[in-house]
Amino acid sequence: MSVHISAKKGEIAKTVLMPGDPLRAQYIADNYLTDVTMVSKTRNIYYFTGKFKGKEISVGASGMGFPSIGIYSYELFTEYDVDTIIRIGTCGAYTTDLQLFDILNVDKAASESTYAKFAWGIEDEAIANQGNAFDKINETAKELNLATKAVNIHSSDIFYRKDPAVPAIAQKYNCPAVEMEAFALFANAQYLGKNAATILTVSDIIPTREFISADQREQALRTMMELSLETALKF
Ligand SMILES: O=P(O)(O)O[C@H]1O[C@H](CO)[C@@H](O)[C@H]1O
Ligand SMILES: O=c1cc[nH]c(=O)[nH]1
Repeated sequence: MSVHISAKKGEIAKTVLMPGDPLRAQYIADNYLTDVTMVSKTRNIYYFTGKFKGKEISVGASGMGFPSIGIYSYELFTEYDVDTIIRIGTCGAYTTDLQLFDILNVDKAASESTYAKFAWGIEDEAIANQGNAFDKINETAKELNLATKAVNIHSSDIFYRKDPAVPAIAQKYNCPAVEMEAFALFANAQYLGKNAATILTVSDIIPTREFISADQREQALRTMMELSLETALKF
């Protein structure tokens, strides 16, 4: 049991799939895993452990933003001996070069956030995915004949802002899309020497205000869920 996760030691697998939304974690547990146990529901941030094609995998939410994923990923890495976390999230595209439902495998997360600096003394504005999870995602996507794009993304503290221009840091690091957690996940993994990757589905095109509707969303995210589950078999 850690401060924010009530699972007992040994109840969480070495590989954790981590959506932002607890209901997305529940959807994966209900639709893809067998022999499933809910191992934590502290603060309604659900964690489940079960089997996918015979391999033990856990799935649990990060919540939204750096403070939240910072807490969950740190406790999973340090108190539950988790080796690999694959975040599976949604993102907004800054450009019409991306389309709704595109799947991105994140190379680096660039951020204005001071999270990495004040947590671990990491001064970099852009932090790379950690370990071999990124490569395994690319390999798995190829095997599944799935088109994915390897890109840098902007990890932001901000969802709503007054200035519609693409933020300077996103321009500096060629980030075609924005989300809110990968930078802190990669910082924690870098400091602790763990594996971390982020797969994102484009859910909004910011310049045109197109977005995936609530009823399309569940089906739309299935491809990313399946890619992460198949990748998890390789650890
Ligand atoms: O779909 P998730 O994983 O929550 O990710 C994105 O969605 C949330 C904002 O709506 C932020 O957490 C952002 O990073
Ligand atoms: O962080 C996010 C996630 C989805 N869509 C956005 O515009 N921003």
